[in-house]
This record gives sequence, structure tokens and C-alpha cells, in this order.
Amino acid sequence: MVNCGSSSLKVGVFEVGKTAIEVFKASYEKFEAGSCSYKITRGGKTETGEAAFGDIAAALRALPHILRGHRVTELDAVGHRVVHGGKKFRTTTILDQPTIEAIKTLTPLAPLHNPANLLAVHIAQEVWPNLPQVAVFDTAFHSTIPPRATTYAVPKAWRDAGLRRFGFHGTSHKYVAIRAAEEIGAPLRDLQIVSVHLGNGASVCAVSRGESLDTSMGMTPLEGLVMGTRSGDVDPGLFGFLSRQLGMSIDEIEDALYSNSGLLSLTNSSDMRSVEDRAAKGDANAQLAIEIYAYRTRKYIGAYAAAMGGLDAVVFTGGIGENSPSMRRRICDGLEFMGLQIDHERNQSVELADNAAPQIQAYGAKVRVIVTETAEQLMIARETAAALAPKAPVPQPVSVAVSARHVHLSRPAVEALFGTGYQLTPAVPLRQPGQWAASERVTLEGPKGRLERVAILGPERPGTQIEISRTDGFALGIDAPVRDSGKLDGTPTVRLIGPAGSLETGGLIVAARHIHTNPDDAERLGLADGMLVDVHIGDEERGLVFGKTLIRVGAGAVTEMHIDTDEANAADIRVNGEGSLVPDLRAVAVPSREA
Ligand SMILES: Nc1ncnc2c1ncn2[C@@H]1O[C@H](COP(=O)(O)OP(=O)(O)O)[C@@H](O)[C@H]1O
Ligand SMILES: CC(=O)OP(=O)(O)O
Ligand SMILES: [Mg+2]
Repeated sequence: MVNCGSSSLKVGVFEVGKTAIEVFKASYEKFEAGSCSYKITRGGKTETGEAAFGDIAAALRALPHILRGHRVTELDAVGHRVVHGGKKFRTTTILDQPTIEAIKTLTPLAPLHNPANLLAVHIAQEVWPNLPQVAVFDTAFHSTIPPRATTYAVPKAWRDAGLRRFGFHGTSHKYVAIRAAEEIGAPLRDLQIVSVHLGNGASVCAVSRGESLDTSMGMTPLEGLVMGTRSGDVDPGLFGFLSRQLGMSIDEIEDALYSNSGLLSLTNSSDMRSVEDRAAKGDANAQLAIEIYAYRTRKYIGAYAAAMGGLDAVVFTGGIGENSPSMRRRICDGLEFMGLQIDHERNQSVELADNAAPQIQAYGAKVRVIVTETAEQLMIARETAAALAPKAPVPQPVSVAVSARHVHLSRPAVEALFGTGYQLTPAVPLRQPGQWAASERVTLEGPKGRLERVAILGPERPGTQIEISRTDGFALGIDAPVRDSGKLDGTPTVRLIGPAGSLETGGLIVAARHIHTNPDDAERLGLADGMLVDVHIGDEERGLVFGKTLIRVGAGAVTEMHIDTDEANAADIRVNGEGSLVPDLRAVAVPSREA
């Protein structure tokens, strides 16, 4: 894979099978006066030195020769990091000519990055004309960010022109979130993680249950944190001020925000190592820069914990996140109130060799703090292999049940609504063994309205759970999160009204679509508990593919997919029908089994 930046070139060769093994790694930087510095790792040995390449293009053109020199001869494909994929590219994409042209049009949105990425594509096509080239986009992981976080409150014409948050460093955020979940030993789907990527470019990402929910970079990689040479968040009012007071042009202002701001503008160095050295020697500018840097990052961690309604782990990565214990400490200090506290000794002695992801939170702290190297290169190699893997979907029919809004009640809830000692009356058996709809009904009430005669499904459960559709949420005036059954922490409350009384209870969710199945059917269908699959439902005209459908294997379960009324309406399914199961391509990249 090739990660070609504006000032450096990183190359990795991986053998991708069930896992990806790094065979060769090289980086070239500090290009000046006809030479550059390089670092090559092959077979566990690392060599560094000066090479006679005056620019990145020269280093790229020499790659086949360099690789042969290190006995790396058989390549199957080239994966490229492409920073901006805009709205069009939501997943890894094979680079044909129309794709390359489409990426070119995105250059104004990432002027430091996309041209360098495309240069690498261009030269790779020249030196390896017979190899497939694949683009892995920084923006792709963020395609799940909801409109409330991608939309800027600006004139409609601007939004129509494409102005919105995209977010970057997605490959890194995705990798470190997966790595953190492995380290914690819990499914990614159950975790609320803030990923903090601090390199030359820097960004924070709220990874909620495996998906990007928000991120600090915006339409361009300029928003958010303080970076090496980029400002991060500023008041957009500065454009008018600088233009009128200092007579600056838009180009001058933008160029300064990208290339002459951040640490560089505060200290004369864009390099955190040297900023830290100067601060230690008493340089007041460097000390202030470090404070600003840590403060901005800390604010984002707090904001994203609030955005997710909880926080299980913070992961640090990128050159600064991986290597600066003092920066990690400054960022975390003051967050004890939310259960986040680091152990200073663990923080000081972080060792990242061999893919380690050490935990550095204080013993007993609620929030884990994890440090790990980012592995964008490895992820790009994996995504490239997955994009080129032969796809042979074998559609398997699965029956589909449409769940209208309903509640599952706990014992205390039954008693609050129907009276002490009351027992619900099973009226209609459901297809899942032992489950039934009761003859009793309840009313749901929210700030905006009521939903009457809502079904109660038995038997009783330990926790009350209310499952509605998105449309029902608008009728009630409550924003319910999409959740797997039983994952109710931090869910909003709603009022339940019964004949004997009412109660205000949490547990309001839009149920995440899922397929119940038993071990025998799971084996026959090639499914496993926790896997995510794509399912096509409906007819040719209005049918839809429902992505990320969770497989839940349980002894004795009847194989059946559950969707809600909104989903059924969208695919124009009126009665229970049959969907066909398509093995999920994304499941190759996101571990399909997050156990
Ligand atoms: N030991 C260290 N202490 C503090 N900062 C470090 C250390 N090592 C690297 N860095 C910083 O990491 C940043 C570069 O991060 P990196 O992730 O390598 O960059 P890129 O985004 O270009 O891949 C620089 O600011 C560098 O000073
Ligand atoms: C998008 C971005 O900022 O990338 P980098 O950190 O490589 O500059
Ligand atoms: Mg249910």
C-alpha cells in the first residue's frame, strides 16, 4: 500500500490472508536539495539513511527497483490512501479512470492531501501497469455520521453545493477502535469509544458502537484540533476581519490556516517533540502552545462523551498520542469527574512494540485509556484485498417479520400499570417459542403526543424495553437511539399509562434489525452469532438491501428476520415476506464476529 502525503511517502507490503502480515515497510521524508531521509524495515531489520531522491515522485518511480533489492517481487495489487472521498465514495473503490477523474474534482476540499494521493496513483499506474489500484478513503468510515452532526447551519445553497462535514483519519479511527475492543475483550458493538489521533494532522472521533457518530475534522481536514501547521477550530468571522483590516485575500487566509498556523504559528515549530523540548527549557510560547493543544483535545473528549451519552474508553494514537506521555497526561487531567483517570506510572512506561495496546487508566477507573500505534497501512492492505476478493453471494431465503411498536414489561412495571400482583394475559403466541402478545395494551406518552393501544409482549423481562419506529419517535417527540434488544444504558424515558397507574421509564429504543436463528440453521446459512450481514428484502421495484443486520444465534430460536414498520414501509413489504441473505462485504473489514 502507498500513503503519499504532501511531504512524506510511506509504503508497506503486506501478505493478506486470514490476517495481514507486514513483509516490507519504507518511509521517505525531508525531501530537500536532491535528497531525502529514509527508513526501511524488512525481515525484522531496520535501516535508515539518506537517499538521492529530490522529491516524492522520484522515490515512487524507484520503488520497483527498491523492492526487488529487498527481494519483494510478487505484488498483486496496490492500495492507496486517498484522504477525501466526498459524498460519492463511501467504501473502498477500485481505481478506474472515471473514479480517478471523480477524485480529482474533490481536490478543493483537501488541497494538501488529494493531489499528493493522486500523484501516487498516477505513478503507480506507470510503474505497475498490470496491477489493480484501489483507493481507501479517510472519509469512508465517517459515512455513518448522522445529519445532525454533518450539517452546518449555513444557507441552503451552500449545503446544496456540497458543504457538510465529512471527517478524516477514518481508517485510523476504525483500526484503533477495533484494536481497543480486542484489548478490552468486549464486542465493539457494545462500546462507546473516543479515538484521539494526534499526528501532524489531528482529529478526535466518537466511535459509538463501532460506528463513527461524530468527528472533529469537517468539510476539510482543517476543522477541530490544533495541528502541526493547521489552526483547527477558529471563528469564521476572521475572514471578514482579515480581509477588511489587513487586506488579505481568501487564498492568503486559507493558505495561512492550512500551512502557517497550529503549533508552527504558536512556536515556530510544527513538530511536537521540539515544542516539548523548548517548553521544558522555559520557552513561554511553547508552554502556551502545549496548553492550547491539550485543552482543545480535552474539550472534544468531553463533548463526544456527551454526544454518545457515555464513555467506555479513550484511545490515543498518532505520533504524539503514541509517544508523548506528558501530552496524554495533560489531556486527561481534569476528566476524573467522568470516571477518566490515568495511572501515571503506566502512562509513563507505555511500550508499543508488537502491536501492543496497553491500558493506562488508574486501577478502578471507569473509563479505559488505551494507547496503540495506528495501522493505517495494514488497514489499507486489508481493505484492498477485501475489495478485490471474489464476491460470490449465495442468496439464502429467510422469513421476515415486521414488528409494530410494542413493549416488554418488568414485574414492577406490570404492577405500576395494572395493579399489585397483576398477571398479563397471553393472547396470541408469537413464532419465537415461549413468547406471546398479551390481551392488555398500554399508552405511550411523550412531550409531543401519545400512542394508544400499544401491544405488550410477554413473558415479563428483568428490564422494561419499549420498541418504536423512527416515525413513532416523531409522534412522541422523543429521539430514541437504534439499539440491540437489551442494550438500554442511557436510553431516553417515556411515560407508560395503564388502567391502574402510569410510570416514567427508560428503555425507549428503535430496535436494530436482526435475524434470530438457531445453531443448526446458522451453520446451514454460514452465519455466526454477532455477525453482520446484508439482506435484500422486497420486490424488484421497491426492494431494498438492509445492511448491518445482526445475527443472533440462540438454542431453539426460529430463523426469522425482524424489521420495524418504517423499514417494512420503505421496502414496500405489506405482509410478512421472504428476504434473501447476501453475505456482507463489509463484514470482511469490520470483523464479522465481534465476540
Ligand atoms: N516522542 C515524541 N514526543 C512527542 N511528540 C512526538 C514524539 N514522536 C513523534 N512525535 C510527534 O508526532 C508528530 C508526527 O506524527 P505522525 O503520526 O508521525 O505524523 P503523520 O500525521 O504525518 O503521519 C510530530 O509532531 C512529532 O513531533
Ligand atoms: C487528513 C489528515 O489530516 O491527514 P494527515 O494527518 O496525514 O495530514
Ligand atoms: Mg421486542
